[in-house]
Amino acid sequence: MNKLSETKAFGGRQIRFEHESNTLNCTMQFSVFLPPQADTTKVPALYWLSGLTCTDENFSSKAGAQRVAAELGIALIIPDTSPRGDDVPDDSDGAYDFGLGAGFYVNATQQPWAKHYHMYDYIVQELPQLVEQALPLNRVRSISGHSMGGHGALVMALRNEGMYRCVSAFAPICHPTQCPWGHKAFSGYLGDDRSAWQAYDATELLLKHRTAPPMLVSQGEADNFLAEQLRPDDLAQAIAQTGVQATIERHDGYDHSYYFIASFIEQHLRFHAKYLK
Ligand SMILES: N[C@@H](CCC(=O)N[C@@H](CSC=O)C(=O)NCC(=O)O)C(=O)O
Repeated sequence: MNKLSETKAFGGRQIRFEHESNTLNCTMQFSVFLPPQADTTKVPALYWLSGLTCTDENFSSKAGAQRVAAELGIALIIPDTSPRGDDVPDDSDGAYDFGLGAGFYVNATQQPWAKHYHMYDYIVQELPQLVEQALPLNRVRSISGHSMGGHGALVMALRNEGMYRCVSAFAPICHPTQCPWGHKAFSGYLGDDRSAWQAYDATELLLKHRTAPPMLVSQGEADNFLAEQLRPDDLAQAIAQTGVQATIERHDGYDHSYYFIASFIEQHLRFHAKYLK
């Protein structure tokens, strides 16, 4: 992998890399924050999955996570949200909720998406292998994300027991098989057989597996996507039915933006730090 840029921040290093992805069949960029502790020892990593329309740079520049990550000695691994490049197909209408910037963290099985859109394998396999070989990381991991990325984080944690010490999410798409964003993405990437969709639905996975790593979900009450797309009550019901260790916090007045993430990222990082020790 090649380093594209490096900037000092809070005693640590904010770095952007580029690499050839065998999983996605394209060149990918991602960002990493290494806390100051990484200069002398291997550190744990929180993987952050961003939402629709984002690249790795939205979270790096808008969430304000670096100060507390530096204090806690946690590396931040921040991938892009879809494969990229001239060869990678996009939504034919250029819609923001499918195609480029909207990989939905699935392994596409339908054409023309299946050649590149394998974000699930990229996040669970290729990226950790790459960064853990090249960077001072101790292979202790957790995962978090926002909206589409919150859905991705919950799915990765629920499907890969033992891989992540804990999971958190901001305004995640909790029940994608039951909302318009999920219908569009899953029918496009996975086809019309709805049984294939279940493997990428946090609410359905929790009801099936009935186990989860420690989980924290934060949701703004003034989020314009709340009722139609996000459906946190469905996840809350599954949590109540299964009795897993999980908290869903509702915050009055907060919307879907990065101002919400910036307001609560410190709380999430401190939650992760408890389990990354
Ligand atoms: N119409 C909007 C919708 C895109 C949007 O709100 N994206 C969110 C994530 S939504 C769920 O995955 C986001 O994080 N945007 C980037 C940001 O920096 O705020 C639009 O096209 O902008």
